[in-house]
Amino acid sequence: MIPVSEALDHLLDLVTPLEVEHVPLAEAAGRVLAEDLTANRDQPPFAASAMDGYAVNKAEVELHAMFKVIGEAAAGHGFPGRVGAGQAVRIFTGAPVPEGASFVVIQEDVDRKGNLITIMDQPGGDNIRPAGGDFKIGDVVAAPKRLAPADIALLAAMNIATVPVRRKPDIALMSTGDELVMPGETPGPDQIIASNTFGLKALLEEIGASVRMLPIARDDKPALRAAFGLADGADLVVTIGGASVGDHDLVGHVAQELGLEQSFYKVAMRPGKPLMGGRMGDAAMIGLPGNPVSAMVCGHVFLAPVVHRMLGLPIAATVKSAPLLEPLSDNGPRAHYMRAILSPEGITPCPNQDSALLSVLASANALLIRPPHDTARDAGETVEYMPLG
Ligand SMILES: Nc1nc2c(c(=O)[nH]1)N[C@H]1C(S)=C(S)[C@@H](COP(=O)(O)OP(=O)(O)OC[C@H]3O[C@@H](n4cnc5c(N)ncnc54)[C@H](O)[C@@H]3O)O[C@H]1N2
Ligand code: MOO
Repeated sequence: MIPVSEALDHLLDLVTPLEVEHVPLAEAAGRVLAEDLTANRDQPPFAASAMDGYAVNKAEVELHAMFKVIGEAAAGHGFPGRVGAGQAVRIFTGAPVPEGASFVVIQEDVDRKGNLITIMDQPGGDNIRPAGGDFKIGDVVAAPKRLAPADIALLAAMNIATVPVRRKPDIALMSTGDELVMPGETPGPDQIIASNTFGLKALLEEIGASVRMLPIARDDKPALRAAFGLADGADLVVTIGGASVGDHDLVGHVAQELGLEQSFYKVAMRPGKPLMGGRMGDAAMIGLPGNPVSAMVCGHVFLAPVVHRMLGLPIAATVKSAPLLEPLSDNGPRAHYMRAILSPEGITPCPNQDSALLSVLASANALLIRPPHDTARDAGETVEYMPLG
């Protein structure tokens, strides 16, 4: 058994950032920006009115001042002339502020009679957005960055129609086991429903991978060989189950027959001990334990950083700390990733830590991390955790 950090290093060594592809802006949300993008225009490109009102010279603005309205400036249609002394231009939000004007009096502060306006209330600010006030030529959106909706809007405003992003990692997910059927099918008396593939697909897609769910492989060598064949072309093949030491745990054997260069097998963690990793031809291979919570915890602890590496993102340390709300007895030789509830007051481990209990995992919002051989802890002591979701 190797420590978690060593296993993670091995897994990260199996992958590199994927190549860059160019996608239309409308398809770039959630993708990872691969190259810095630079604005080649100012926004706004001209001083623009922030309100509907009248554009005048700031020096002339005072209570009861009167102006003659000489024209109109609307968004998309500026006023071509110049605003002189005692003159105003009717202006609307988003319109270019005409030459000679340096202040927009909002229409609520004005009384208009024909072409004459009088300022009736003391105006506040100038209501002008300066040219380049949002961004200027040369401003950079720095890579790497997962593009959020606001980033997409910013890139659109910068007139960037095509975006360089990392290719999505192609991940083949394979559940193994005679006991498994797909959700919606009718299980036999000794069967259960495959859940891990669905949970892991959701987890991986949420962080930017493209996931292929392979058909469930039965617990025999021909079925497993056939399933590995279907994973052809994937960047990463993830198997679930069949990883332990039982007579029907054949994943490692078959993978090795097919050329797996195993970098490690078994990690000092709970749940997740029978984890394996290696390289199969051009693909990375990660064998997850079958217990549903083990597979999901390994998804958070190992698969997510591997996907981040393929997307060129920093491998962020998501470990935080919080006060413990209940005492804990000493820990064994494996790091324990305990399902836990984080609240504003602190963190409480869930009472039942059996690695088969998806209902407990679904009720948890954090994994409380206990190092190997951690001594007993009192309530109030600070412990580390990984947030979930
Ligand atoms: N003698 C020993 N037995 C076990 C050990 C050990 O060290 N010595 N390790 C235990 C630990 S820890 C784990 S974790 C499990 C992992 O076993 P496998 O990876 O071989 O998983 P399976 O035996 O195939 O399945 C375990 C469990 O999970 C269910 N399962 C499997 N795949 C799915 C799926 N896709 N969706 C839902 N549920 C799934 C399966 O039905 C079993 O109940 O081994 C311990 N044993
Ligand atoms: O490591 Mo197993 O994953 O403890 O249940």
